[in-house]
Amino acid sequence: MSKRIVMSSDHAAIELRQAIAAHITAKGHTVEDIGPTTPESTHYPMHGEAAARKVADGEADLGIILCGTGQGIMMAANKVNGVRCGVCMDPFSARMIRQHNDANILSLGARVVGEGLALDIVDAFLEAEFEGGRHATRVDMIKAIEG
Ligand SMILES: O=C[C@H](O)[C@H](O)[C@H](O)COP(=O)(O)O
Repeated sequence: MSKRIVMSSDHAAIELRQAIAAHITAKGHTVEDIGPTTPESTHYPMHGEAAARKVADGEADLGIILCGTGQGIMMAANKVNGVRCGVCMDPFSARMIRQHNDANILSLGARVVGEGLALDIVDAFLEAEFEGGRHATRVDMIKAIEG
């Protein structure tokens, strides 16, 4: 099913972000790529927050964010209420964070995974759906922790 995907990164992941945007656009998804587009050093928290707010506000169904490791931008995104973001380095984890954790943002490390693996991870994330049931109970417990 076609989804609205917001994307952002820091300077470490511009090329991979753009490759992923092209890949998922070709698959029929609508991509809002909020940059940055120039290679100057920048700061991942603001880019993670910007994408996370669009997901939390319902402007996007899902997000894909990137930095060098995927870790810092994930930490920033997870500070936004309503966001559940995980770093994935393999397709299995990417599928499971949708099916079990109802993750709404995927984070990737452009200095960790190559383009081929990254595209497989993205496909797994976008093709999976939340299973609900016992997992909904647990996700509700995560939501209850939010301030
Ligand atoms: O979690 C942080 C990310 O991996 C950043 O992409 C990284 O810290 C940026 O490092 P640098 O400023 O040395 O390019």
